[in-house]
Amino acid sequence: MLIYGAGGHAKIIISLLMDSGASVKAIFDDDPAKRIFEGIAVIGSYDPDLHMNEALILAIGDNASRAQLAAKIGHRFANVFHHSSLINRNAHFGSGNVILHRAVIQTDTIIGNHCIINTGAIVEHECKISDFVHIAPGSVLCGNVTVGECTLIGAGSVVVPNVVIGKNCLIGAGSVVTKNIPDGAIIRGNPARIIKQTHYGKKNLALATAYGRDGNDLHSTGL
Ligand SMILES: CC(=O)SCCNC(=O)CCNC(=O)[C@H](O)C(C)(C)COP(=O)(O)OP(=O)(O)OC[C@H]1O[C@@H](n2cnc3c(N)ncnc32)[C@H](O)[C@@H]1OP(=O)(O)O
Repeated sequence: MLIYGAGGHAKIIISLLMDSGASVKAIFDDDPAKRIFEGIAVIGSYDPDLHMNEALILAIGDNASRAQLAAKIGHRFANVFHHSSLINRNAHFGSGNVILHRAVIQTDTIIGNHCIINTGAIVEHECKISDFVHIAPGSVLCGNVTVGECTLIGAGSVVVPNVVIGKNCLIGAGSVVTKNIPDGAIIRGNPARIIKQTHYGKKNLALATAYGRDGNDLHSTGL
């Protein structure tokens, strides 16, 4: 397995892989100062010709960064599941997803590509989770919830049944989401209210990677 990223999220994925007996051949990271990470060689920026037969996982917590990088990767992507996760046999996955400790994914749920279903998160029946979504630790998505591309469901949040959350949204930690949420909204609270409406929801996914630029500082909002 190849890992892209050498931060906190990568640490969790590497320990998961090692605990399950998988070997990590190399780590890519764009920071030239990183040489060794978790005892494994960091070999610099992405090289499509290296270990071409290995699968790669984008081990980066930031959704927009994963979206930006995914388009540049030539390796095939793997799904990574912790052995304690409970995955219904009728759940469906794309590739590049990371399902962490004690996460639960229920029947007829569809998970796209490069999503993170973090520690102890519950995704109930018939949910539809688009690409590059992060369901943070301890969150609960009730039945038939839809989550759009690149949205973060903050830690410990609850989304009630049948709600549709747009793309590029940021759901604050501990939110209780009771109504549909438009693209690009930042919300928090119980019941959750919009605290900021960004313009990113109106742009395509590539432009969504501009998070953090032109004065719209999503990186400083607790991510
Ligand atoms: C493994 C992992 O770690 S996965 C991590 C996943 N990440 C998360 O779950 C974090 C999600 N992000 C958040 O919850 C953020 O706090 C946000 C986006 C809701 C708000 O960020 P900011 O706009 O930067 O808020 P800021 O920190 O400036 O706080 C502004 C006010 O909102 C309050 N506030 C911040 N976050 C929340 C929240 N989730 N719910 C309720 N109130 C909040 C602050 O206490 C502060 O209140 P005050 O004005 O009375 O002092």
